[in-house]
Amino acid sequence: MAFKQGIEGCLEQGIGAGGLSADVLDQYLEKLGPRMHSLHEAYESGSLPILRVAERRDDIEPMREAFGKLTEGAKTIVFFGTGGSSLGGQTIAQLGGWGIPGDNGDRTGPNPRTRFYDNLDARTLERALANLDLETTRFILISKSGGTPETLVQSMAALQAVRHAGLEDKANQLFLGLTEPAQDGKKNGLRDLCDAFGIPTLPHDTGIGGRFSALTNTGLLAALARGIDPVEIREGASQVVSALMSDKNPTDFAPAIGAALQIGLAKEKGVKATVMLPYSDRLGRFAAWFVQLWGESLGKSGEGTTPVAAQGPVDQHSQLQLYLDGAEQHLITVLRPGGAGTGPRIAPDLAKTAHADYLAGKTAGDLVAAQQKAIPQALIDAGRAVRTIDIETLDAKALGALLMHFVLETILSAHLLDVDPFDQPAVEAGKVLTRKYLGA
Ligand SMILES: O=P(O)(O)OC[C@H]1O[C@H](O)[C@H](O)[C@@H](O)[C@@H]1O
Repeated sequence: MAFKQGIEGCLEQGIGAGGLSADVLDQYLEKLGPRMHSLHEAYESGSLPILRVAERRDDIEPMREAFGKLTEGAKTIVFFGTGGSSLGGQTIAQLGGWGIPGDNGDRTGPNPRTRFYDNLDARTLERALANLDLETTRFILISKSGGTPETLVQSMAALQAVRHAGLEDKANQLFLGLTEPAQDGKKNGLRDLCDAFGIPTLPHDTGIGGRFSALTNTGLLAALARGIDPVEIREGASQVVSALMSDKNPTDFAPAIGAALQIGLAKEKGVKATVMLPYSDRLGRFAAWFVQLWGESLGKSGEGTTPVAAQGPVDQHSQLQLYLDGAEQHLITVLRPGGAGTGPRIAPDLAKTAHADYLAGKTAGDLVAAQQKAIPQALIDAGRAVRTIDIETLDAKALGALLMHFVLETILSAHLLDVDPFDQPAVEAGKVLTRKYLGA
């Protein structure tokens, strides 16, 4: 496995009264037995496509082909889409340096820029469309339902901009859509829009909801945009599915242990928030992706815990005080990619001048690696719940495995809360009112 989960800091023996006793943890794990069994069955029968997505290869070539064609001569690739139609892509793109100032990933030579506009802001959209060179910009429009108004507004505004630039005839070369295939009796605005302009579309898997779709073409197009091999991401995810299928007991399966800890701590110890704290710029959006996955999948029927996206070490300087000394209601998951010995090495004379002798001859990675050890230990010393995930090498495989781990941890947690992880019924209320206020 690409990483190792450490749970000492969640147990009574590690942190005292704030942790779960071994017996209580076992009780929660036992409750997961039937769900593990049903997941095995769902894998065998193919009834839960998310369990089979990692081994799919048939969709890679069509995706590569559509992407290759789209991006010929492109200088900028714009992704429109929101929630699950963006966060998985952002997470994968960030592994390839997107969203990190000065990092172009491992790609060489001139590559198109990548931009994700997942938040609709009138001013941003107006300025972006005014400033983009529309001849060398390509737009990827992603919406599973094809009816999300933010994405429709972005898509229509971009089409209008292209029209005003006299490029309407080329719309089928400048745009690519990704949405559900046409289904009888189901309206899909994005699909109809694409069809009207002859814009090619890739199919969104109908059996995989947006927040679970990072490992489908929805997320993997972003891998192509950043020169990351989508197959490697899936290979990493496959390792977790293989573990699910070979581990008969929840006690041996890391996502089951994670779910038992999360929900056990919530129910028994009042842990109301779960904080994702990766020590890497390349995992910043992973934490944001996790927030949607956890929040929308579990926050229903009065259940769920609040997901928080954090990042190390920067948030040691903003959030850590709360976690170490505030209300005892957080579980901190520290993602540790290591990094000792990497990055700039500090000359001893400068360290001396800066009154930081302890940094003399050390690298930037040495400092961050020491922090990755120190903060979990400080949390343990304070009796606060902390889990560590040690990542051997932060690469496409490891990211694929992390994505699948947390998908399964979430699905298993839903079982412990007795909620359906795959719907988000409450979100509808806001959409209905929005339409009403627009006079619909
Ligand atoms: O992919 P789409 O259909 O455009 O949906 C995008 C997002 O919007 C919705 O409001 C849901 O709450 C999210 O779960 C979903 O990921």
